[in-house]
Amino acid sequence: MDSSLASPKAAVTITDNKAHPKPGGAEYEGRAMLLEGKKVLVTGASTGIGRAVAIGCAQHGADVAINYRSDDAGAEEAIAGIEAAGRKGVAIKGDVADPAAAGEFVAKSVEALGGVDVFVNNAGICPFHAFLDMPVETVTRTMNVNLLGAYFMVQAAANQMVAQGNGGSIIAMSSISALVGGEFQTHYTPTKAGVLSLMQSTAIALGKHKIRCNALLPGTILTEINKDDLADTEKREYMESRVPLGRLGQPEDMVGPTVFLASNLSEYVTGAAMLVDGGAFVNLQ
Ligand SMILES: NC(=O)C1=CN([C@@H]2O[C@H](COP(=O)(O)OP(=O)(O)OC[C@H]3O[C@@H](n4cnc5c(N)ncnc54)[C@H](OP(=O)(O)O)[C@@H]3O)[C@@H](O)[C@H]2O)C=CC1
Ligand SMILES: C[C@H](O)[C@@H]1OC(=O)[C@H](O)[C@@H]1O
Repeated sequence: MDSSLASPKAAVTITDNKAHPKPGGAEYEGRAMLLEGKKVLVTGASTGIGRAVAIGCAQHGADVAINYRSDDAGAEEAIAGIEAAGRKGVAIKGDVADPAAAGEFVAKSVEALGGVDVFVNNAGICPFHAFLDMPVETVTRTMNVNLLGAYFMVQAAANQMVAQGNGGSIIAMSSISALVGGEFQTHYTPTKAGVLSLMQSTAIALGKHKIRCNALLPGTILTEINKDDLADTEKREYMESRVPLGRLGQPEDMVGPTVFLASNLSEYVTGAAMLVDGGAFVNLQ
């Protein structure tokens, strides 16, 4: 395959993660503003995929509210990125595992931005651990953050969209791990399958309100969540070798697929699942 097809900048090789262009660079100038005037909410956006998506949506014309749990400095950087794109940004701190945080995030976002058009459920954790001696607290925390947190956040956002009466787009960050297992992720992969299933059922429940619900299934994206796991060079090289496009993902790789599902370009897409994994899932032999 011609490596230039993998990125908006022809000179960038697909094997060089550092050289992968970020939204906002010169190579993005002149593109259509697909989210002009939209109000986007993103959970777990103080770093990683959430932060890249929040800034990327702003660069496509959206005002953005972010949720995060603890990283104040990271949240500030996210807001700075949103504002650098000339859009309004607001950060609202809260633990998605607390069902009360959902209503609070949506209400404060509406207060700041004036409504919700797009909701990205992204917050998640993956504390790697072996199965046989998995601590109960690790299982319950992972389920509470990744799955129940998603449930109540999506419900709160959907109620706001229904009240507004203009439809909307809900996007959940599921994972390739919704489809395949992981030895040290027995508590995590069921949550990602659950989030995918949640989007399928909410697509049905909310279709009558013109609210679309879709799942993104990232492969391995280099973030804090897997920094320690991939510090093992042998494992990292093995994971890279599984990817037909020749590299692991960067958080910015999730921006285009998110913007597409958030925008009117995907107005007849609901209940769908999109792998964003460089081809890793289909790479059997
Ligand atoms: N990276 C990858 O390879 C893949 C990631 N995913 C999914 O993408 C999503 C984002 O992952 P990624 O960017 O890698 O992770 P990071 O660890 O880089 O970032 C996680 C974000 O979620 C926030 N967060 C964590 N727990 C909570 C909580 N209880 N309440 C509110 N916010 C919280 C963190 O905020 P703070 O730091 O402020 O606490 C942080 O902003 C997750 O759902 C993950 O499962 C899916 C497939 C692959
Ligand atoms: C945290 C992992 O590296 C990451 O999370 C996922 O959902 C992917 O499948 C990767 O395993």
